[in-house]
Amino acid sequence: MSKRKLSRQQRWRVEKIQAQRAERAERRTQRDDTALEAGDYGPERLGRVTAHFGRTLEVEAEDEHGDLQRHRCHLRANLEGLVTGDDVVWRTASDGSGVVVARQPRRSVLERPDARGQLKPVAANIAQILIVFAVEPAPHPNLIDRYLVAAEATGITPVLVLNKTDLLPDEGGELRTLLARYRELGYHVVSASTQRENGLDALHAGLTERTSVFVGQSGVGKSSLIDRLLPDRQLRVGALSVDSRKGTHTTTTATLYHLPAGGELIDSPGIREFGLGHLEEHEVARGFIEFQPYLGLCKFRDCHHRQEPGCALREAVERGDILASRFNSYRHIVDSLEPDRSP
Ligand SMILES: Nc1nc2c(ncn2[C@@H]2O[C@H](COP(=O)(O)OP(=O)(O)OP(=O)(O)O)[C@@H](O)[C@H]2O)c(=O)[nH]1
Ligand SMILES: [Zn+2]
Repeated sequence: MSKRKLSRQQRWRVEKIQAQRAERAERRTQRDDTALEAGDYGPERLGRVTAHFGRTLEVEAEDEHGDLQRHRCHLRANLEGLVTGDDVVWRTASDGSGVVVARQPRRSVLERPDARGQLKPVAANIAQILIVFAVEPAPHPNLIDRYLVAAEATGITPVLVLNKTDLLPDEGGELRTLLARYRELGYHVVSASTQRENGLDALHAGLTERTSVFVGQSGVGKSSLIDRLLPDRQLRVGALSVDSRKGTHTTTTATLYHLPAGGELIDSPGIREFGLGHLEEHEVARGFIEFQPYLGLCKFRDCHHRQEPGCALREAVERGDILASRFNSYRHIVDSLEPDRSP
């Protein structure tokens, strides 16, 4: 069935509501700016964005006792594009609310294409991307490489997490060989099981003192891992899903959580799907880290590493310096790229 057209009356009401909303936001901003100029706000403080709802942010900062408190904050008119994880400068009003006045430089940013294909930041200041895969559903080697390429393109350190090791046959088989290969390339590989008593110890140890995100294919156990790592989160998830029924988009925005043993986790459905978006051909080659020393050494500057004579990459494969399986995986990913549609 085609989408029902709004009557003129309904359209007028929608426009009126939108106009009123914009006006309220504008008035709020003006009030904030006037108050700032009049000095009605407290001194500048440092904080970190822990959640984001439209033009309202949740900002976390230490109080005078060194305890972390979260504050609802508005944005100054000239500040756009703040995301969860951003370090900000903000000021409090006497009612405990606040206004964010500046953003600190970012150490890293995770971006995703929006509906129109424009890259938009979704989270900032992340130290590591945990790529989760599992004994079941078994990972396709190309899939792990694809995630690694996407992670390398962000400059954020990827870590491979093999979950459901309780299902691993004693000898380990192909999966152990696969993991050994990634370790040799220099990647950090951690095993986990949400079904075992001490199944998350190694993972826990790698999460303290930094901010992480979990990504990975459906069914590998990301929710189960996060639920085990954050026992208190269940309540929050319930609260958020009530909001989502009312039509707000709270569940899709990234939220920052503190892990009981230290370290932070930023999570949202959008972040979990990271790595499955668009990649550029040059990003793919750079994302295979062992290829990097050879890039730029091919006879032809625009070498696509296919049939060209004097291809440094293919020569490295022939010498055995690059694994044929990784080179084939690279080929496979490049061949699957969407053609560039830009004019
Ligand atoms: N045997 C075993 N099963 C697990 C483990 N962790 C999770 N599972 C099971 O795997 C299934 C999928 O787990 P989820 O946590 O929903 O996976 P997910 O990655 O969040 O999946 P999406 O929400 O679809 O992205 C569930 O039936 C879990 O009970 C594990 O360590 N061992
Ligand atoms: Zn080449």
